[in-house]
Parts: sequence; C-alpha cells; structure tokens
Amino acid sequence: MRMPGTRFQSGDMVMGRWPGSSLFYEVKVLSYDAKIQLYTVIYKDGTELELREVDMKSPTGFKPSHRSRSRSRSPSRRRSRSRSPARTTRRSSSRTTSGTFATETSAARKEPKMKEVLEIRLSPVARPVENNGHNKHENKKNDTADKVNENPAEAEQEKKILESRYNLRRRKDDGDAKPAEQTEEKEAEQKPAAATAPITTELEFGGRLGVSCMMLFLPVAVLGLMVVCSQEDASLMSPPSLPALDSLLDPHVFGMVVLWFLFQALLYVLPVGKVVEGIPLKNGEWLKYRMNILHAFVLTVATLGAAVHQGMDLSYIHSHFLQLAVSSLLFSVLLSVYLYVRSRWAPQDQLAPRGNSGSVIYDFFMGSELNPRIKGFDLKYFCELRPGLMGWLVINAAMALAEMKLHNLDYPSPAMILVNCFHLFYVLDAYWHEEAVLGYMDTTHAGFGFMLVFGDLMWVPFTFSLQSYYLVHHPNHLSLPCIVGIVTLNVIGFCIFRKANSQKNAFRRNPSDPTLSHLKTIPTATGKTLLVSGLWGLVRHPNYLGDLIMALAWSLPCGFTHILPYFYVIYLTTLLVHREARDEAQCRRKYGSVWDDYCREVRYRIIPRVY
Ligand SMILES: NC(=O)C1=CN([C@@H]2O[C@H](COP(=O)(O)OP(=O)(O)OC[C@H]3O[C@@H](n4cnc5c(N)ncnc54)[C@H](OP(=O)(O)O)[C@@H]3O)[C@@H](O)[C@H]2O)C=CC1
Ligand SMILES: CC(C)CCC[C@@H](C)[C@H]1CC=C2C3=C(CC[C@@]21C)[C@@]1(C)CC[C@H](O)C[C@@H]1CC3
Repeated sequence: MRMPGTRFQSGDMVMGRWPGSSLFYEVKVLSYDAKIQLYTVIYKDGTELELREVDMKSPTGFKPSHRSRSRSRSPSRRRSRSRSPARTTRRSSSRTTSGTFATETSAARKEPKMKEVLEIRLSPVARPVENNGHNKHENKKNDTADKVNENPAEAEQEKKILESRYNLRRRKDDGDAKPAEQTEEKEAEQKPAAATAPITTELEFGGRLGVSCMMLFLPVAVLGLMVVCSQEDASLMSPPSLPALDSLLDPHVFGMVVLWFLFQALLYVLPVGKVVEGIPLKNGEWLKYRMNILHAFVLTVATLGAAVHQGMDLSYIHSHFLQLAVSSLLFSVLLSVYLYVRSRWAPQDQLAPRGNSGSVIYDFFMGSELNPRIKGFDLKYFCELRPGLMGWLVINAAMALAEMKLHNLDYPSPAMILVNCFHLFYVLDAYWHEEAVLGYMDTTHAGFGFMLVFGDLMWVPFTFSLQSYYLVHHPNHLSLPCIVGIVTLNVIGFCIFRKANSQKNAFRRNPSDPTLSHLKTIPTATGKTLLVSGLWGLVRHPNYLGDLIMALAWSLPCGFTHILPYFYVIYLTTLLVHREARDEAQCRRKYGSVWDDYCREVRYRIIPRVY
C-alpha cells in the first residue's frame, strides 16, 4: 500500500537497525504511523517492532559479512543462544556480527562501543489495568525491572543498560503502548505523512467462508440447544420438535429486549463511580471509562425486585425463552450493521488490526472499529459486561422461579441453587474487577463486530444459562458429599482463576510490586517482562485453567444423564484453546525469540503435564 510522504512504503524490504546495536537486519515494512512517526517493521524471525526512519536504510550498499554466508542466524536466534535480548545489548559488536542477514555498516564498525548504541527511548509500558490514572510515569520506570537477576546491584545495572539502550517501542496495535515522546529536533527532521491502518492480511476463523458459516451456524446452534434443553429427552441425538417459526419473533418481546438494553445504557451513563483511563488510541489519546458497574448491578436488582413486588412475573422469561433469544439475535444483527456502517467513516487510526481486510463479510464479523463510541459511550465495553452478563443472571433467577412453580417447591432445588450461586459469584467477581477488563484481549485488540456483539448479547445470556434451564425440566438430586465436592472444585477453580488474573494485573501495573518480588521473570526487548514462576510458571495460561475447572463445577450439579449441561465446558475449552493459540502468535510477534525462551521454560499451555 502506498504511504504518501514517507521514504519507505508498506511491503518494502529494507535494512532496519536492531535496537541497541549497530547491526542492520533485513526487515519488511508493514505500516507507518504519521502521528508518532514510526514504521512498524517485521524482522525475519517474526519480531515486530517500531523503528524511526533514521534507523532504517535502503538495502543497496549493504554487504553481508563474511561469516554470514556460512552461518545463518536471525537476530533473535543469536540472542536465544545465550541470553535474552535485554542482555544481548551488552555484547560487543564483534561477537554479534556473524548473522547472515545481519550486516554492519562500516561506519558503525569504527564507532566506539558505547556510541554504537542508538539514542535510546525506552519502550512505553503497559497501562495499569486495575489502578489507572495514578502511575503513568511510575510504570515507565518499573517495567524494565529484570527479576531473573537475583542480585539487586546487577539487576539495577541491567535496568540502566536497558533504559539507556533501547529505542524500541511496542507496536501500537498491541494496545497498551503509549506513544513515546519525540524530541523536537527529530520531529523537525521527519516529514509528516497520512496515518494508515494496517490491512489485515492473515484472516482468522477460516477467512470469509469460515466466518460466513459461523454467522449462520452459531445462532442456529444456540436456538437448537435451547429447544433440545426444554425437551424431556434432552439428547442431542433425538430430533427436537421445532416450534412454529412465526411464533419466534414477537414484537412485544423484542420491545422488552430493547428496553433492557436501554435501561442498562441509562445506568452506564449515570454520573456515579470513578472515571479511569483505559487503552490508548493510536493517536496517543487515552480513552476514559466510567467504572460504575456495581452501582448498575445494585440498581438493576432493586428495580427488578420492586417490579416483582408490584406483580411482574419473572417466569415470563422461561415461557418466552426462545422468543427472547430470537429478539436478542435480531438486535445483535441490527447493532452489528450499525457498527459496520459507521466503521466505514471511522478514522484510520481507530481501526482494529484484525478487522480491516477489505472484505465486507469478514470485517462485519470481526469488527472494524476498535472502540466505537457515541460521545463518551463506549459500545464495546458496555456490551462486554452489562446487558449480557446481567441478563444471564436474571435468566438464572427466572429459571429458579420456574422450577419452583413447575415442581411446586418452596425453594429451588440444591442443584439450581448451586448453579445460580456459582454464576452469580463469577459475574460479581468480573464486576468487582471491572477495570481489569480494560486490559483483556477483547478490549485491547478486537474490533467490535458481529462476533462480539452476538457473543455478548445472545451467546452469553442464552448459552451460559443452559444449565439452569436444563434443571427446570430435568431435576437432579444431589447428596451432601456431592454438594461438598462440587463446591470444593469450584473454589479451587476460582482461586486459580483469580490469583492468576490478579497476579498478572498487579505485575503489569507495577512490576516492582513487593508482594510479587518472589516471582521470577524474564525480560523482553519491548521493556516488558514475563512472569515465569508461581502459577505463571506452572502453565502459560493458569487463568484459563481456573476458568475451565469452574466450568466443570457448574455442569456437575446437572448430573450425567445428558451431555447438554456440559455444553459450557465444551465451548469454553474450544474457545480458550483457540484463544491461547491466538495469544501465543501475538506474543511471539511482540516478544520475538524471548517468547520461545519463555515457552521452553513454561512448557505447558493450559493443563500441567497434559497440554
Ligand atoms: N467465560 C468466558 O467465556 C471467557 C472467559 N475469559 C477469561 O477472561 C480472562 C482474560 O483472558 P484473556 O484476555 O484471553 O487473556 P489473558 O488475561 O491471559 O491475557 C493474555 C496476555 O497476558 C500477557 N501475558 C501472557 N503471559 C504472561 C506472563 N507469563 N507474564 C506476564 N504477562 C503475560 C500477554 O500480554 P502482555 O505481555 O502484552 O501484557 C498476553 O497477551 C481469563 O481469565 C479468561 O479465562 C476469556 C474468554 C471467555
Ligand atoms: C460467538 C463466539 C462463540 C464467541 C463469543 C465470545 C464471548 C462470549 C466471550 C469473548 C470474551 C469474553 C469474556 C467474558 C465473557 C465471554 C466473552 C464475552 C468475561 C467478561 C467473563 C467474565 C470474566 O471475568 C472476564 C471475561 C472477559 C472475556
């Protein structure tokens, strides 16, 4: 793609300086950000970094060094042989000239060792996700801490070297990198150019065909599961008796879905709760978010409680379950169309890196705009936590009432109580850690399109509540030891999930946090470090492990007669395995060969000794 006003163009193969050295490697130019005047380039080993124009040269005039022909090694392979990239910077240039596609300028060879180092600007670091607003600057210092090195003096020395040598800046589309300041001198030197969004070339989910199939199949699957769940024989093998199609779309029910969405939107804009800064935009602005979800939850419970007290029958949700799902689907489609249309006018620097392929169907599914907002109203953040997750809890409560009504019970069954309590606890935990969601992958990387809209507004409330829906029609007796066993399993899962997430969030907020000083870490070239001990040394995604253990505990109260209540476990396993692979690819791009070092250190992905 043509990038006006720049010396290098997207797709050009040029020589890019390896930060902290005088070595130049062949790199491919991916894009240019005019606002911060940095090129995103990719090295041959897959490391993506951002370089200034002064650190890039045209390939003509470079000669490969002698040894380069016989021993081919990428910058990071050289590094990984001995040390992490942070440490590599200490090595003398003579030792590092043996890479094939590493070539050294003759001028650079003559430079004294310290002068070889670029004028360094330390990589901007992760934005705090749970404590935003206080420590922007503190983080810049802290994230360079190298805790692998147990000797404080040496660690300090290493930190200084990093700080003084690195001129790396993480790719902006990694989401949490704050654009670095340019010196006035440099700004004057560089020509302004139009901001362009990188074109998505690697299509996920099987590309256009894959996402088209998903868009047709997923809604049908949700409705199919709901129909099967309500039948006496909830077997996936027995053909379900289908409801009349014209009964599925009820304008009254659709009105209720819209009302629910608007009610939650109203609670979101209430001027209560603190406002925090979230992820930065490509133009360097920080988005602001209001944290008032617990207020919204309490007000929702109070409003529904008052409505029930006034005679509203919550079991309406049970009797109109399918219609509600169809209306939510229709609402999701309409919202996704709106999002796609508005994304066509969105500024380039606000497009999501994964949803800008140029294919209508693919971009509609993935979402083109990263953070679509109407004034300050953030549609993605709002949908991720509010109408769907709260709707899920309301559906669960309605199912408990329906069970009592259907079976003439004074109280819901123990199985129903367990399922309701587990789900409530999970959602409340997410609400308690509301700010943490600002740092999760979906918030930082994903565009807001059909996948997430449908996921948030139809998939979450109507598939996550299948267990309680199932129990209405399929009571399951639980003995006391069973109850104790299931609760214990859920507690174990929750402890792993919470500890892993809190540890990572606290570490990203402040890598020098004294409560985490016992944990080992490895540094990366971006200035960020990775945890390699404790839960994060056991597997690469301990938070996923905890989530999966909880998922199992939620299904067990439904017994073993049918597979349907285990749908959530199957879904979550599939989603998290896929998500892990996506995250892995992303981290490999971000951290280069240090990620491989990390993977060697922490061998298993989600389940210790198994996977
Ligand atoms: N119930 C459900 O349906 C779903 C639940 N979830 C849950 O949501 C939560 C968030 O999940 P998700 O956003 O996918 O992923 P994570 O919260 O695990 O975030 C992954 C990021 O963490 C950082 N990271 C990875 N390894 C390390 C390490 N060793 N040390 C420090 N940082 C590391 C990397 O980012 P960087 O280095 O750039 O900081 C990586 O990109 C999870 O608990 C998950 O279980 C998720 C999806 C669906
Ligand atoms: C349509 C597809 C099948 C995929 C849908 C995916 C979504 C349902 C999930 C994507 C990421 C999610 C997260 C959560 C809920 C499910 C979705 C929206 C949480 C909010 C659940 C509570 C956790 O504490 C945080 C999670 C963040 C990611």
